[in-house]
Amino acid sequence: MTQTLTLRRPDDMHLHLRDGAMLAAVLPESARHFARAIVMPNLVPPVVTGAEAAAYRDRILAALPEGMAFEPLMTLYLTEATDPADVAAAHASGLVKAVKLYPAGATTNSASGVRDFQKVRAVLETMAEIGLPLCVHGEVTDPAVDIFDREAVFIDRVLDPIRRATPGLRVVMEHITTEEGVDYARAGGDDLGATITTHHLIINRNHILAGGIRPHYYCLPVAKRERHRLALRAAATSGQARFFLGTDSAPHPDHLKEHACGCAGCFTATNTMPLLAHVFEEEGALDRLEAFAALNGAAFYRLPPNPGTLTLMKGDAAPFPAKIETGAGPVTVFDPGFPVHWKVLD
Ligand SMILES: NC(=O)N[C@@H](CC(=O)O)C(=O)O
Ligand SMILES: [Zn+2]
Ligand SMILES: [Zn+2]
Repeated sequence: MTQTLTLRRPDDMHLHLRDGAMLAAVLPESARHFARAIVMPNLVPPVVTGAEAAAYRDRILAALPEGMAFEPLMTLYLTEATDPADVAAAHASGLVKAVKLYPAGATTNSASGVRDFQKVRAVLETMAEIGLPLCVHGEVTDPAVDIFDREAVFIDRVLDPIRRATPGLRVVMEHITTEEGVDYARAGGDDLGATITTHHLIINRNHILAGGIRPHYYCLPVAKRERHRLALRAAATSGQARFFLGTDSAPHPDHLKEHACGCAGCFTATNTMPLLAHVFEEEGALDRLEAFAALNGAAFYRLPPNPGTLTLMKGDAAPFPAKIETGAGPVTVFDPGFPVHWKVLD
């Protein structure tokens, strides 16, 4: 039996497009299904200034294949030296939609991130005044804190104090992975949003470690216990405006994932929409997929929903490529470990 589902064209509110050969290879994978994406600034070196964001945006648009439409929503990488006036100008011109906070050392390419939060107070105050959202990688970097607790501890030690000290600051808790994250987001007001990835709706920590170590399931924040995955599923499928899709699709070439010290990141741009249809169907919430993937994120960023639509069809198992080729080496596409019967119609 076939079934179809049509929704507004979705947006990916947390995406790593990288640069150069990798950008050229992964951009079409997102542009095929998504109209817009919040593009992460953790390049090497990072995208810190408005001028750097403008140049990166031009490189993205230059890499877009003929005939494809895609709008990159640019972000700035917050450093202790970020100039509030530059941030305000980049926002006023319409170029920049968010500023990204990486605690120094928390994740891939975060060495230039923030160590001393006092040093970014002036930027945060400017952002609160102008309504520019702060996207937060919410993990503490204290080596004494267990990696599975780093998100929950970050909420108590860092996020909540920042929000209390900066009334009006709009915050997106990026890629939440815990029940504590879900609860904190739910309790916040309209100034608080939270992105949820595709893979955290599908895997728990056993998928990474049971029966052999699976580097392609390793990402940050690391997947947690099953009860956390279930809390994320409940949040994503709730339809609540607070929760929206940010795939965190984060390509790394296979030789750096399958490595003695493998990189963090799951590449999900290629098959996110079929996987989400599968998950939402399992949860009896197919009618809420549009809110999660196409409406709630746009509303948080004060953007109109996309005019176009995307249609998914359920039928025979629809395989997707195991890898995509890139000029930087092959990149493995996230494997959910079950057959997927949904596909996106062209
Ligand atoms: N999520 C990841 O595991 N990796 C991201 C960085 C990030 O979003 O933390 C990357 O850039 O590779
Ligand atoms: Zn992150
Ligand atoms: Zn990310």
